[in-house]
Amino acid sequence: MAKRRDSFGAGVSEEDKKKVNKEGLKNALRIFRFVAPYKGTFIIGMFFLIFSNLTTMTFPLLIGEMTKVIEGKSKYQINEVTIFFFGVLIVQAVLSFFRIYTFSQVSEKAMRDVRKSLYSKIITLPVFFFEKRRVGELMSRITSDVTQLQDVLSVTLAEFFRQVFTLVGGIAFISYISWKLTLFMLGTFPFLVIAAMVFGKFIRKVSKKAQDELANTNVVVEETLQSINVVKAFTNEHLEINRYSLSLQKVVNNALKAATFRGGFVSFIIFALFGGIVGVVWFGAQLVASGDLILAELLTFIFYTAFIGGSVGGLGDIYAQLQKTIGASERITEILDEVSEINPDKSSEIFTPVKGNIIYENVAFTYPSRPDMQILKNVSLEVKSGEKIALVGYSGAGKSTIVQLLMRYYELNAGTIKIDGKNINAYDLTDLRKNIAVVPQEVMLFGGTIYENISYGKPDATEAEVFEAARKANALQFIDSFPEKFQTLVGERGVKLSGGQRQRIAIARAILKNPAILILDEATSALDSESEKLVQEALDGLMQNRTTIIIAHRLATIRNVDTIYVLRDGEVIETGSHDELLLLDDGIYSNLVKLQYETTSTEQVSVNSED
Ligand SMILES: Nc1ncnc2c1ncn2[C@@H]1O[C@H](COP(=O)(O)OP(=O)(O)OP(=O)(O)O)[C@@H](O)[C@H]1O
Repeated sequence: MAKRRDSFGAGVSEEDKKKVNKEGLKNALRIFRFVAPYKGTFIIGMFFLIFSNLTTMTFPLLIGEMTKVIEGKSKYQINEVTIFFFGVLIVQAVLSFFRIYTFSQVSEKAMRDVRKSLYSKIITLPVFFFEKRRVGELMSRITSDVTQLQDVLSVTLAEFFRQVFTLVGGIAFISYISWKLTLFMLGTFPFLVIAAMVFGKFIRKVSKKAQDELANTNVVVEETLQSINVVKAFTNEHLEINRYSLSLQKVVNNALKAATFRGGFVSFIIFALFGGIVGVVWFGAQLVASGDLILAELLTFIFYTAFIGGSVGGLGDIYAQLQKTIGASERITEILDEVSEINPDKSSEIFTPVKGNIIYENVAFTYPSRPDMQILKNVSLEVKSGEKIALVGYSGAGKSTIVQLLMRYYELNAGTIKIDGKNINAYDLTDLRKNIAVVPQEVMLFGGTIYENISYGKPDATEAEVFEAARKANALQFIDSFPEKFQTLVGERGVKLSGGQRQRIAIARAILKNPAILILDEATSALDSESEKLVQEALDGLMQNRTTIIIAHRLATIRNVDTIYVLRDGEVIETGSHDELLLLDDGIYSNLVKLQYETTSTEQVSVNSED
């Protein structure tokens, strides 16, 4: 797995190629199971393909027949042959149309299924998977890798059969016309094939490098566009333009190098191919002179030879396509083989609400991506149903990790977490997560309307429920101030909401979800006091009668919680209510409180800034 990630964007290593050869075909064939439901259409397409190839193969024969007519050696009239020729053309045109249409039907539908399976798989994989992969990489699996497969189904496969058909059929025909000339013609072949293979391999290597360079330029664009505000704040536009130009220049250099070889190769092939044909004509002319062959046969022979030459060239391309396809299908099946944390095909409708008694017993945890660093050590804590606790501590102490474990984003190394006395691992994962709502630090809004964003908390909510949730979250006021109200578009292409407004949307989502357990990750950045008041009021409403875990950054907001757990380096070092903890001499909590109030008496400062 890690190996694949290392090789991403860094070109196909020799080791990868070996793998492609050994298991690749098997993998590529596995992808064909997506074609299985459409095999009827596929077989019909194959018929169209075979018959349209057959009609193409008659062209040289018909040209030969026309020449015979001209030479006076045919039993047909020129008009008869011409009409027949047109007939064949019409049949060919109709067959080609249906071939393309049926193959497209199969490939479009099969690729829709591949994409759907991939997306369903990706979205149901555990959080850990996403730490190993970059979003861009997953995007390219679902877009370009699938497109590569689609090309194979819609074009390459048809081409492959056409070329093989032309090659085999063509050689059979010309051997029938004149075996002597055929042997002469085939004599030039090995030379051409070896040259094409050697050149081809080299060209692929150089082109691959050009492609990798292009991928690097995309990284520059992606990075700068994502952090456009930083670029502008540092007025580094010119620096970035230069960086991009440099990167582009490398692409050009590599592409031109590849083009030199490609150009050389094409000139060589043209020379060799036409040289071969001239040779065939020369030898054929002697056969005609000696009476072994008639002119019409020579013409047919030459046409077939050109067909055969074209198909040999085409097969080289197809081989390169096949290699790419094997790579793409390997990367796709690799993801499809991962184990989902929930069944993507089953949307669980059964929901068992919990009461919300939470107990952590001696929990120890290390992130799988950083096995050498223990994040939580022996953490024990308890929240009774309906109670509120706060986790306090410097940045990096492990507060967020504690709640992520409750959601079962990761497996514990030791200890247990129980809800209502039952180990969280014993719950159905969907059921467990349905019982928990999170109001995150940074609220992420999806592109869409405010209404859609709120109803994300309960997709089947009625309009009245959504409005009521917005009202309880103190969000109605600002929503009503927009001309389009609930239908206002937000997210990347819509209205940009302020931090406080986004938080209220998140609160409304949680209100709609209405779970027994609430996780509140306080925003680190302080809101203005008006916004703060509205958000706090909404939160107070939301917290009522729910087991709440607050990841606290501003201590003023947690005075009234039942228990405060102070964490340092993944350990709970102080436990108690606000008043109890203040009494501790030289306690961390009391120091933090002092620090916050010393820093400013009016402003609230994030604990996190004190790392
Ligand atoms: N996905 C992850 N993979 C590896 N290490 C992680 C991951 N998430 C967090 N960590 C590390 O775990 C430690 C605890 O992080 P955590 O986010 O739980 O701290 P926190 O107390 O919530 O901090 P903050 O208040 O800044 O959010 C940190 O050292 C952090 O670097």
